[in-house]
Amino acid sequence: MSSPKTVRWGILATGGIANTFTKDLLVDPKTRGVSSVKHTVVAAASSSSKSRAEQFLKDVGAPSDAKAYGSYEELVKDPNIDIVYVATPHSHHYQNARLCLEAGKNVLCEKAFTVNAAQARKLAEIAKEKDLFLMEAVWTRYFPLSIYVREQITSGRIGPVARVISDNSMALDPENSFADGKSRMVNPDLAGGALLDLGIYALTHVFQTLYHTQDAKTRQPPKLLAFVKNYEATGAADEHSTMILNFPRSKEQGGDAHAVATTSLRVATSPGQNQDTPCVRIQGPKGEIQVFPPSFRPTKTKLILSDGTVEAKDWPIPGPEGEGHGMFWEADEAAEAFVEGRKEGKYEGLDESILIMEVMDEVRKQGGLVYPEKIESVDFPVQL
Ligand SMILES: NC(=O)C1=CN([C@@H]2O[C@H](COP(=O)(O)OP(=O)(O)OC[C@H]3O[C@@H](n4cnc5c(N)ncnc54)[C@H](OP(=O)(O)O)[C@@H]3O)[C@@H](O)[C@H]2O)C=CC1
Ligand SMILES: O=C1OC[C@@H](O)[C@H](O)[C@H]1O
Repeated sequence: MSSPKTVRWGILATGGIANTFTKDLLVDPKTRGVSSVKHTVVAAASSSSKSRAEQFLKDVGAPSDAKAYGSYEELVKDPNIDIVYVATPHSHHYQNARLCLEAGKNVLCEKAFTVNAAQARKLAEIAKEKDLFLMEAVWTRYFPLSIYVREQITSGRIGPVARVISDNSMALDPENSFADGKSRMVNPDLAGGALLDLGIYALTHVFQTLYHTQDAKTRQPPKLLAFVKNYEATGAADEHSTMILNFPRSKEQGGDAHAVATTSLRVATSPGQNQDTPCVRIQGPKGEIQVFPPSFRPTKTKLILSDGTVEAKDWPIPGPEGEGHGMFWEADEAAEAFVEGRKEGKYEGLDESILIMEVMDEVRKQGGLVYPEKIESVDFPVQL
């Protein structure tokens, strides 16, 4: 067996998820049975100050020689970085990922990939031109639980999937939690609202079951009907969005399949501590697969077949002393792709990320959700 290749990460931004992701990166891959790659953190950058980046590196337990930068521009020039993880708000993904790509860096960019499909297409175009790896960090797709769900579908366990009902909603009490309107959850300038932050997961479960599982050569984009309720306090951010999708399929594939994807930051999928209501139901003529909340970090499934079979499974997140959060699986995939010379993630390629952005563009169009023009642009000046 060959020894694991070490992949060197740079972390762009030092907020909440950058901290969680970087701690996960530093969990020994052997604890989850991965022997092909190892991760190290060689640098982090904060747009606020170098000292913030220094503190971040201390907090996450990065190697003592990891470099701290006070600007993203300095980070992307560091020759020792193999992949940059972009962890800024949605509004900034395009400009930050573009900065990395223009500087010749491979990129793993947080969800939602960009503000709109035009920006996603442009990033994919630059990555292709420069022969770089680019992947949207939809971590849930890389969970062993998600691999299992997709395998149950492709092996025909429940028959051709006829319908998927998928919700990712959290009762966040926005007027109190985000009273000043500045939080990225509700701030239009940061592309706030439920759709891009939480709705992306409702759509992830729909797409990974009804689209990704189909033959890549023949699958068709879905038709969409959507409604949006905007959050009154800040306007151009949704408090909930509801989507009905029709996935065209041939008669041999079971004919058209339907999905309902819902998201809210006002009401919860499963109120209180109750996790007994499935957040995803994948239904076929021979039975259904249920996934239990939270939709973004699920750890329980139930397969219920019409013949009375019930298979309930737990999917604990590995890692010593409960350290693991589950973000390491997407990091492993990015690192393996880098080592193998692949340019996209294997469970969600760029075409699919772009298609999901197109669906969310259409949701906003039908629902009347218009973000500020300045964050919809593809013309951000890149200064290296
Ligand atoms: N996969 C997952 O489970 C999760 C993913 N996310 C995604 O991660 C991204 C970041 O979310 P999160 O970490 O919660 O956000 P935070 O607000 O905690 O952090 C965002 C960081 O981005 C940097 N930043 C750069 N420009 C701005 C700006 N104009 N306003 C605010 N921050 C800015 C800041 O870092 P600095 O000052 O160092 O430059 C800031 O700390 C989002 O895309 C979100 O959807 C979030 C939570 C969970
Ligand atoms: O990706 C996410 O998952 C967890 C949520 O709490 C968070 O708002 C979102 O960004």
